[in-house]
Amino acid sequence: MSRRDERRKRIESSFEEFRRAVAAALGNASREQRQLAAERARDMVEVMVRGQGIDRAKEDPLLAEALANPLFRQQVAQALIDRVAAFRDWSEHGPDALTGLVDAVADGPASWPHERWLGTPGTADATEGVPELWRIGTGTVRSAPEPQRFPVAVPLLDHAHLHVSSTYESRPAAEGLVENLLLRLLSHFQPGLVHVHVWDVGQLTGALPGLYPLTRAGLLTVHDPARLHELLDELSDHIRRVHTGVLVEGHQSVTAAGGRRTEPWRVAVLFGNRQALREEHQQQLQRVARNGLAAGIQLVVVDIPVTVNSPIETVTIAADQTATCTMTGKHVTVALDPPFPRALVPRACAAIADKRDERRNRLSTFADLLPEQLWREDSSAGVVAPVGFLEGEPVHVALGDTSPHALIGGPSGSGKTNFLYAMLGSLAARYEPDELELYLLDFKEGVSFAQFAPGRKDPTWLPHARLVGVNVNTDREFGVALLAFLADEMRRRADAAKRHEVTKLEQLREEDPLGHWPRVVAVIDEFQYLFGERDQVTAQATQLLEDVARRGRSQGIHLVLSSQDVSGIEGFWGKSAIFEQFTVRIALPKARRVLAEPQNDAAVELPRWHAVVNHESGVRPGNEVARIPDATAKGTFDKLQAELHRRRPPDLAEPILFDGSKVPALQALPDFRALAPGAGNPTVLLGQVIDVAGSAAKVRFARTPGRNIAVLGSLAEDAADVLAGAALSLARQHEPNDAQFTLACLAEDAWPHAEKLAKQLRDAGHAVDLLGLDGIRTLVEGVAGRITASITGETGAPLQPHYVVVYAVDAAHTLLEAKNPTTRVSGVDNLRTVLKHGPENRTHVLGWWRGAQRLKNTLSPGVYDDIGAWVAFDIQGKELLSFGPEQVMAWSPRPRRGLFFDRFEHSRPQVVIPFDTGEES
Ligand SMILES: Nc1ncnc2c1ncn2[C@@H]1O[C@H](COP(=O)(O)OP(=O)(O)OP(=O)(O)O)[C@@H](O)[C@H]1O
Repeated sequence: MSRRDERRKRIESSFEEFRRAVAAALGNASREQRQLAAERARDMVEVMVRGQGIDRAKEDPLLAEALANPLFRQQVAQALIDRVAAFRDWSEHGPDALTGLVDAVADGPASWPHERWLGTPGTADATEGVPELWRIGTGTVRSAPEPQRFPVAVPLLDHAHLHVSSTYESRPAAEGLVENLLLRLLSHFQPGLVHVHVWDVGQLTGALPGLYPLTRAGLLTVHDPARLHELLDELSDHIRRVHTGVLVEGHQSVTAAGGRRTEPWRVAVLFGNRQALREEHQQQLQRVARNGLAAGIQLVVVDIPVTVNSPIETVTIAADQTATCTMTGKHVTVALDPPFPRALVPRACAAIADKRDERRNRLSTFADLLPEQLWREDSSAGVVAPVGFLEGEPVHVALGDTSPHALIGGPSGSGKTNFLYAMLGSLAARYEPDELELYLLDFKEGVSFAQFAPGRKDPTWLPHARLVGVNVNTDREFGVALLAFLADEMRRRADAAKRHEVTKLEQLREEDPLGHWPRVVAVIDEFQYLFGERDQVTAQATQLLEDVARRGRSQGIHLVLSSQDVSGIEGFWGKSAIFEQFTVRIALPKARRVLAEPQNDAAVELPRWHAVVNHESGVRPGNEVARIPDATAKGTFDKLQAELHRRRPPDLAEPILFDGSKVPALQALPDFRALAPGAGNPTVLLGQVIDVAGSAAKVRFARTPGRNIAVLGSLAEDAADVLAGAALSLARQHEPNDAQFTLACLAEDAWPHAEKLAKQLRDAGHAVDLLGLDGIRTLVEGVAGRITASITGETGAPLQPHYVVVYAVDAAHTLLEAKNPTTRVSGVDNLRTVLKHGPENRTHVLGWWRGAQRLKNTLSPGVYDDIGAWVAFDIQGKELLSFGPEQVMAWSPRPRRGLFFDRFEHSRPQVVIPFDTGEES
């Protein structure tokens, strides 16, 4: 080997060595680098897997390959273990809990498979509650380790609107979803409770063809694609009507407190094409969405971009037919239920339509007005009850803060009384007497309200009735008394509200839950009588009516006035302050002026036994026509009353009955029964005043001047009844022999009365002197003498109470005018002494004079103070002016009614009815 070769070899080998060394060095570095890279990759994989979830990561095509690499086995395994742990709670309980939940709040057709109900019309009337959720399909949680399935349901009706978005490919699925939901709704409730409106931007017919049989029963309305505004207008009108009519303030929706619907639900389905609606439609839709739920309007909007400011549930259906919804969130995939079988759907709808027609054609009766269970409703916010039916559906009357008072009109025989019976029965069946009190006044000649009070033939009475007034047509004062009572009650409530720092009855009831604050409904039939004359009564009634009508609303006091006489109403059209409060108008056939004429003439064409019920002061859009069932026939109201009477609380008092044709019995009067000896100055009862409590006209016999009583009038009977009532009430306040009674009868026709009274007083244990014309002179001389002796102090002891009852005082005038030859004092002088000084000495005269002038003749000229109280019968008002205030001028006498005035107590006179003092026992 040459040296050159050798050198080359050496060089080469040293290069080799170098290469090896370099290679060795390089190899180390790259191993380290590979290791580092592998670690880094595992970290990154972990971050990615944890970040998007192992389930998604495995489905991700980019990651899937990497995850298969054994290098990452441990990370994948750990992620899977962690996922199972994380989902354990959900996997063990979640799907079952959801299934249970849906079962609980969505029973029946709301969630069951269609085999169990499709084709059978529903029976639910919403009183037992409304399903909160409605099934749309089956859900799975995509990321869960084992894909468990659970039902998915969405809130509808009163809770939320529904918005469905689909793609071109999934639009049929959207339509299937909507149809299924509608069938669930329609089949759950009794036919008629759900009305469907369909609008499809693209087609007049075609959307939801399976539901078409519903059209003939009026349960489905298909709207013209070009006329969306008409549908939206209709819905807006409906919302407005419901708000003014049925939603008495505080009711959250169109359900009465017992849950029964007062309005059907209206489901409006709008199919769009993914393009925005015109601006004005969009705005109108937003308004309907905002206010619709409470008025029973449910929107189902498909493929229309909307933003609404109210609860709305969204279902989004992807092109691959899977869906997500806001109810379950983005992690749940919903497989929508397939559409119900094509053939069954129209058949089911036909069955619903038939059932609906059957209901509609059924002649609804009084019994149909009544709730299934009596006395379940709460009147805090108002009272509402059906009064009749329109095509089988109930039509309601509501009285509350927003519709406070009702006006009913219709000519004679048109059925007003029957309407009142229907309304009162329907109300009384729903609200217990603690929730609703009735004051019932009937000015009609006849006794149509007598039914409500206990009678001889029918001893039952309506437990809600606190007052029943019949035959009051001549006693218009009774109407005033009722209004005054209501005004007082209104003030009492306002005071209580003020104390609790609230303004309305509803709030007062909340603040004072134990208080007795029922709604008060006062009915005045033929109320025009009340305003029939230009007199004091009309003036008072007008003023009180205005007060109650204006301020009663917030205190839960409601007036229902009915009239056959148009003039009775016409007289008030000018008084807008009163009549604008009567927002509820009820017009029976041919009623005039009750509705807002001339625009609203609906009553003209009304068939027999129908009524227009209008909660909007009678303007046309508020009209609801109802057929009113017969509520006065035997077996209707009377039967209900018997049942309510049976259920009445045991301590409930009978209603006060004011019957203008009856004479009040003294012995039965609470004011008389309450009298007893030894209670201070005696009280004299002169008759019954016309008030709500049926109280007595009272005069107190204090020992002060003027405490004598005069009765003025030509008829012995009237006068004798007043004197007898007075004497017997005095007798009741004295022990036997404690007081002295002297009866002087100076007119022939009064003798039977005087003798009867004498006997009654003796029967009560009292000493009675009964004398005639021949004894009068001695009597007055004797009494005057005793009184004078007492005044001058000749007799030490105070005198015993002495009541001198004189029938026809004026008959003795000539006789008494003669003077005593020795003393030169006349009998008239003596009588004047008795009248003047008697009361201070416990001697009181109760006398009957047969005319005002005759009374004046007895008294000292121009000085009438000694008669402090009087009752006048057939004496014209102007003749009484000397004895009372100028209001007496208005008095026009009528049979068996007296005008009573007590100078000490009254600012104005009162009308009294003399008592029947009964037979002598
Ligand atoms: N809805 C109805 N269905 C059947 N019969 C009815 C109905 N409404 C009223 N009637 C009958 O018609 C008659 C007159 O009715 P109602 O007494 O209620 O009328 P009204 O307007 O009060 O008349 P009036 O003022 O003359 O008393 C009664 O015999 C009543 O039974």
